[in-house]
Amino acid sequence: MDKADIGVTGLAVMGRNLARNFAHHGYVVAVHNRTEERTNQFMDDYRDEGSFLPSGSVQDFVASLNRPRKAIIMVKAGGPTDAVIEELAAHMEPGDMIIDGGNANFADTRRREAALKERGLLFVGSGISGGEEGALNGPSIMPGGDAEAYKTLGPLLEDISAKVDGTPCCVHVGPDGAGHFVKMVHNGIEYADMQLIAESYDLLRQAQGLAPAEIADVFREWNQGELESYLIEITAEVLGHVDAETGKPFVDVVVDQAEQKGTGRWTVQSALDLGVPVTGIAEAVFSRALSGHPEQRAAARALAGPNGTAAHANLVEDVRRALYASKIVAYAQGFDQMVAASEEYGWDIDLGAMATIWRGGCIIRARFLDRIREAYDADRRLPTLLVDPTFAEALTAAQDSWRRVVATAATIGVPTPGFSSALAYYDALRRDRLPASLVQGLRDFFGAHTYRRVDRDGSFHTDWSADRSESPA
Ligand SMILES: NC(=O)C1=CN([C@@H]2O[C@H](COP(=O)(O)OP(=O)(O)OC[C@H]3O[C@@H](n4cnc5c(N)ncnc54)[C@H](OP(=O)(O)O)[C@@H]3O)[C@@H](O)[C@H]2O)C=CC1
Ligand SMILES: O=C(CO)[C@H](O)[C@H](O)COP(=O)(O)O
Repeated sequence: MDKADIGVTGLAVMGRNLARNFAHHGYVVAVHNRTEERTNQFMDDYRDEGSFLPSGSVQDFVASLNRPRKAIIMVKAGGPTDAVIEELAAHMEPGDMIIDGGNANFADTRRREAALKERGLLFVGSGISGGEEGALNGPSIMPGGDAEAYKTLGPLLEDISAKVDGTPCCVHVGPDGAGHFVKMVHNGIEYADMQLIAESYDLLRQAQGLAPAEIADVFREWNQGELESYLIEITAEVLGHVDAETGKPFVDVVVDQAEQKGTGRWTVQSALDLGVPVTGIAEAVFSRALSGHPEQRAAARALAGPNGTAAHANLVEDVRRALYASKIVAYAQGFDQMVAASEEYGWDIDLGAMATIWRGGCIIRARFLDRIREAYDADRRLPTLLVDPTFAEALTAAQDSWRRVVATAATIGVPTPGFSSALAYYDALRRDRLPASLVQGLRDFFGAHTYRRVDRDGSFHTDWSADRSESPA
């Protein structure tokens, strides 16, 4: 048989489905896994689906690839990825390509890209989203790295990616770590979106007294309108599911402690460094963290506060509108973070293109992303998505509902950090004057940190401990 067009090493959930996807598109695919049994199992299960070249060693795997070699790594992020890169690089030649499709930290990707460049190898850090089903039938792909590498690699990735209106959900994002950065923000938004969905469910159950199956129907209906998205669709599925063993709603037999692998946390860490307020993502990360402290929660259970239901007319429609408004805020913040990183690292990320490639294949795919794409098509330098006329109108329409939902939740003691922080962000952003002026005054008082004045240029300090005279700093 000919040599392979592309190779995949790491044949767990993502890698094996990606390899099959390439094969389904007519490519000859080299496959390898650290533990050879997994490669053998892969061949037993899928050999009839296409042309695969299995290898038991990294050396044979590399040797089975056509030049310039293209090897995709789909293994655990961190140390394992470094180990596999080192093994591959040892057998590769200048011009060959290593593609990391795992959820790597973008800082690692920048380091790896620079190191491999010195050895004449091209390194592509690529976000791949869509889980098991997406990897097999068409994921959203976010490749970064050298534009030259994309010329050779891009057509293959575009071929296997999801398509929306005939457009591939794959585009070259930018140099070095840009692809993994964008995937990280995608996951951060995924966290925020799921948190808002979870708060909506909680309110409908606690405040309105609806059963999970009834809430599933509400989500099914919501999925027909502006909230239409994969996450809303699968929320209806999960809420409607009944545990076969107990006959109880599935959500009632699952331990209420949300886990995380790290991409949401990385998003917030990066946002802190960049100075971008991604409050929706941060609240989602912290809500998962809070849920994971059962002893603290048990100790606090007897604390005072209402745990009641609410007489709230049209709560279901109010929650739908609050969810949409809060979702707009969460996405606006995520896009702001991409703008800041693009400037900081010189990536020149095309925001409209990011919205385009997230329309299909990935976990946050949604009708809504078409509107984001249109917003950036209309104005590439939009200061915030919130001021795009379509979104500004949606936020106006949601106003009263959004405020009623947050007020009701606070009154009856249902925590809605996502809804509340989104509304607070919205109100802060539109304020003429913020109390930050007082913060500046306090900083100058205790630490002579200086402040700027509204009426003239320069920095100033007031001599707080003496005659309170002001002098230029
Ligand atoms: N699962 C998902 O839905 C998604 C996952 N991702 C990312 O894709 C990547 C793959 O994910 P997934 O398929 O879930 O697999 P896992 O993250 O569970 O990783 C398992 C794979 O990593 C290999 N591996 C682990 N340690 C090493 C090592 N030191 N050297 C060589 N290989 C090693 C395993 O080999 P062995 O069989 O020998 O143990 C196995 O092939 C991850 O980075 C993940 O974050 C991205 C999007 C979605
Ligand atoms: O990358 C993904 C989808 O795009 C994964 O599903 C994501 O890593 C899940 O993250 P976590 O386990 O932290 O919730």
